[in-house]
Amino acid sequence: MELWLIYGGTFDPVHNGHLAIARCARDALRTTVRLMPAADPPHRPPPGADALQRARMLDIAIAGEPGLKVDRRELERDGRSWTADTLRALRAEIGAQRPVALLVGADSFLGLPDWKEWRALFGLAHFVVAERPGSPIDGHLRPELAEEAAARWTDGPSTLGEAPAGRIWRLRQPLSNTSASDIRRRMATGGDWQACMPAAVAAYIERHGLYGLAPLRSPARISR
Ligand SMILES: Nc1ncnc2c1ncn2[C@@H]1O[C@H](COP(=O)(O)OP(=O)(O)OP(=O)(O)O)[C@@H](O)[C@H]1O
Ligand SMILES: O=C(O)c1ccc[n+]([C@@H]2O[C@H](COP(=O)([O-])O)[C@@H](O)[C@H]2O)c1
Repeated sequence: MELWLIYGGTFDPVHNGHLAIARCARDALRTTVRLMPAADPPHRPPPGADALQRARMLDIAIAGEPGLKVDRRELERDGRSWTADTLRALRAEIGAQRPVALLVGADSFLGLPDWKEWRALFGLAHFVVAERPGSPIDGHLRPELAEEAAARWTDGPSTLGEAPAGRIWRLRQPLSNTSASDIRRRMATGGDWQACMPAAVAAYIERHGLYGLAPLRSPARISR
């Protein structure tokens, strides 16, 4: 059965690092990657852009690109975007047998023991863990995670399609240093940030004056 691959994130804003791992996972696992913006991320300060804007930036970033989709399921329900709740709702929709995997960066995976009902997540989905600079995995998992993960690592991506959940596969992709917090910092300090994302996403941010930037005026208004 085809693997259902979800890539959750705050995407505040989406950047080239996100797109690189989404593309790499799509190609390695030969399945559609569903980029799923968190409506109300429970574990971090409120995002700089609202949920609809973050989803819209994702639409723009992946427009016309095969094998990438935006999944708005966390925007369509009330309350905080706990991953355990999202995966249970997904299971109710697609059943217990379909292989499901969650794509996360290494920093997210290292923090997994802080997630709500984190051990239960292995009964709901596989994990695909993308390497990320500054977040080494080997020898850096907290003991409870290292123990829970020990028998779950798999070498072959194809094995993810052979079980509904519970395995962990490491995606080794070209590393990218890009982070949304660095982009927001550059915006606040007048640094260069546009090259960190598709030009159409940067144009959306400028047009709407997101992240405290002054909205760009249209040429017609400027000439008046
Ligand atoms: N450059 C990157 N390389 C690998 N994984 C990444 C990269 N950027 C983000 N991720 C992963 O993508 C997921 C969503 O990330 P998120 O939207 O929080 O972006 P971020 O750049 O980490 O943002 P912030 O700096 O605001 O925390 C997380 O699992 C994160 O680990
Ligand atoms: O459910 C949780 O407890 C939980 C805690 C931390 C992160 N997550 C999810 O992990 C994904 C990446 O989070 P972030 O903060 O790096 O964008 C996103 O889908 C979050 O909702 C989920």
